[in-house]
Amino acid sequence: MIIAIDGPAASGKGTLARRLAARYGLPHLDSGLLYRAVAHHLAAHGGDLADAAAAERAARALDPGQLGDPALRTRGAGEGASIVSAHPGVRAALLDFQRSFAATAPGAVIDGRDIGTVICPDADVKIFVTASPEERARRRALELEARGEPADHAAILADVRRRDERDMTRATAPLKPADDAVELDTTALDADGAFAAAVAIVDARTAQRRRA
Ligand SMILES: Nc1ncnc2c1ncn2[C@@H]1O[C@H](COP(=O)(O)OP(=O)(O)O)[C@@H](O)[C@H]1O
Ligand SMILES: Nc1ccn([C@@H]2O[C@H](COP(=O)(O)OP(=O)(O)O)[C@@H](O)[C@H]2O)c(=O)n1
Repeated sequence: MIIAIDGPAASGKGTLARRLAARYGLPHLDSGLLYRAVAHHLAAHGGDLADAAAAERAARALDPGQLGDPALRTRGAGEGASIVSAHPGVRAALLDFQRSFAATAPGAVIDGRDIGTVICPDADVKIFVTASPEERARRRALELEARGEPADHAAILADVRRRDERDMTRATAPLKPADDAVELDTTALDADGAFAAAVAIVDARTAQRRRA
């Protein structure tokens, strides 16, 4: 089974994807880490995030073994990721890795921006997770504070809005729900409530497929 979870920054995609993966016994891929790793590599080597050719080279040389680096979770890496992810060459370079991950038995849960639209258009279940920008900024600020990173709420809200705008308006693989995605607004749900709603969506789709 392939479950695609897409949505804007700090909507809770990763948390949901991790919990769904555990529930259904599937491996999980946080695709945002791939773009964060490209941005981090470029920045660490004095590269320019706007340089499409350099970003594509970094994407082609990416070592998936390094996705656990905590430096990839910072605010700066997220901002950098949203810049390099707009380069079509970077997206093309990361496509095969994501598709192979999904194609390996027994399937996968992958979260990102274009999983249901581009990476796995035939996913068994597609969930588009949203929450208001204010709630997402509140969640991200708490997360950064818990890791000891300074968290100015107004600056984080501005980040979230800027990233949404960039991700939704880029020409290649923009952030948008797939036609057959179920939208899940988690503004008023805590993590347990969001998980319960997501499990209900997966189970309903699975039952529907069994009947078909
Ligand atoms: N429904 C929720 N309610 C409150 N906080 C949540 C919820 N879902 C996730 N979080 C918290 O919000 C932060 C961002 O969640 P995360 O899953 O990393 O989002 P994303 O992958 O969309 O960026 C994390 O600290 C997470 O624990
Ligand atoms: N499938 C994906 C995943 C992330 N991204 C880009 O990578 C950035 C960081 O993604 P992320 O999922 O790690 O970010 P958060 O939602 O966790 O803040 C996003 O703002 C997107 O620009 C993408 O373009 N496509």
